[in-house]
Amino acid sequence: MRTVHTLKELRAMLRGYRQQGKRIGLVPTMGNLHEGHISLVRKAREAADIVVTTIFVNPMQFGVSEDLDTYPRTLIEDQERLDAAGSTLVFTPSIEEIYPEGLARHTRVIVPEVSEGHCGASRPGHFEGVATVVTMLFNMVQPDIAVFGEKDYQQLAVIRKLTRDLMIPVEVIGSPTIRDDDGLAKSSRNGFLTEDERAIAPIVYRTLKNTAEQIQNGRSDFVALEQEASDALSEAGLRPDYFNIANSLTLKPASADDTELTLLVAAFLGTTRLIDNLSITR
Ligand SMILES: Nc1ncnc2c1ncn2[C@@H]1O[C@H](COP(=O)(O)OP(=O)(O)OP(=O)(O)O)[C@@H](O)[C@H]1O
Ligand SMILES: CC(C)(CO)[C@@H](O)C(=O)[O-]
Ligand code: BAL
Repeated sequence: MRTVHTLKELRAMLRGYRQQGKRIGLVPTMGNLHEGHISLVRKAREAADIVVTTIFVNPMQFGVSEDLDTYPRTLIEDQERLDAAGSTLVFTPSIEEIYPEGLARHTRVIVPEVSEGHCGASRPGHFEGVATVVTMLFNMVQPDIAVFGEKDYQQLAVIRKLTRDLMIPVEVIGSPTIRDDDGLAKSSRNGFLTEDERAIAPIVYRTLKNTAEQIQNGRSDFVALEQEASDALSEAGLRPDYFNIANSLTLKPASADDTELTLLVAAFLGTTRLIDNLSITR
């Protein structure tokens, strides 16, 4: 497995693979890799001959008071895990390589509607940053397929829409959320949790499942259900950012006759912001 830092090196490597007729898969990440990321690499391996994993902590998607500076950076361990999982190439550019004229002067990609609400409401500019860097990664790697986790459900919806709207010839593949045995979705930010917080954290997924069960049992008073779920999280010691029941496709608030629903949650545990979601058909 090779690691490259510049677009020039990346393009030189990819040119060779393309000439050999290889199918190229892309797995964008911010590093500090865990089994969730590795599952994306494995999925990409199934659908492509060559897997390019990118590791870039993208400053454009972080708000001013967010954890850009403390975001865990573990390149050596990440390289070992990627090699073992069958990644062919790691692209880990510097900030200057991606934003040579600085963030303020860089062209941005804005994805309307699905970017609004949920994390889009709590993290202004976040999805603009994600959409911009993912569009650039698509242009830099020009993959046949790209794999993203369903754990970041709204992000996946944003990426599907920008790919369609900008007619980018990439097949976007969603991959299921990998969890610890107690249900907590794996996330790089779980490493920030204290032992006590880690013991409480599974309540997030339990609350999603409990709410989903009540919907499956016939409840459609979604606003009340959202409030009850938020209260359950607060009682357990979290600070809910949102608990929303949405139409799975539009991500707008669910109406009583919607059949495909997604429950989305974000909550702070101490200073760590956890997100998760659960989709159901009724
Ligand atoms: N538990 C998981 N299962 C499946 N995919 C995941 C999981 N966690 C992250 N991913 C996916 O991995 C890709 C890279 O995500 P990222 O590097 O932000 O990891 P993360 O663990 O979600 O970190 P963060 O703590 O920043 O949310 C995204 O497509 C994301 O959806
Ligand atoms: C898709 C992504 C790599 C873009 O920076 C990031 O948002 C992430 O890790 O989910
Ligand atoms: N996994 C989403 C990246 C972020 O929180 O910025």
